[in-house]
Amino acid sequence: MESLYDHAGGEDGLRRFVDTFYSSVLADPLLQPLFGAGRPDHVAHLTAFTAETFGGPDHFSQQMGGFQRLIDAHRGLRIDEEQRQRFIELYLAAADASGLPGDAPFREALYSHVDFGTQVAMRNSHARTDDELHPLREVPIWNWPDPSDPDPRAD
Ligand code: HEM
Repeated sequence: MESLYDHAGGEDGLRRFVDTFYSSVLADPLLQPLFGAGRPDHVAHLTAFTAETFGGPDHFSQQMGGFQRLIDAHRGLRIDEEQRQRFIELYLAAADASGLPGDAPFREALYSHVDFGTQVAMRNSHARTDDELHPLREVPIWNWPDPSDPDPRAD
């Protein structure tokens, strides 16, 4: 079966999407204070993370510091639920604006991915000790929706 990565247009499709998303984040009054002026490597890192989670190359884990770097990036940010919801809203709007496929199975996978990911990031952003971190320690591989398996993560 085609991977979510290929369905999204591979590296080019995902980079276009993340570029659109990051511009909207940096222009958003609720999220911009967390991101400051922005970082030049954010688009490359978020593109690589998304590619890997959607079944593409594993450059994020192999060359960009992997999941530990993601934990470190969010720690101490103290993300609140309103900011989490705004992140999801801008993510889905960027999917429309950048022309990611609009079919229902793909959009369901995209939504479950960003809903789960923002919960992990929010929890890690409040962790005072390592014990309070979300237990996830590696990039999760996301599946197409399967009505017989409510967990979209690969086994
Ligand atoms: C809950 C909402 C979230 C907020 C407010 C948030 C905020 C941030 C901030 C402020 C940074 C560091 C600054 C920067 O790189 O520009 C960052 C880094 C990052 N975030 Fe998030 N984040 C959220 C959720 C997510 C999710 C769901 C993902 C993945 C699906 C993600 C992936 C990343 C990546 C890949 C980096 C770059 C780490 C690196 O430099 O290698 N974030 N995030």
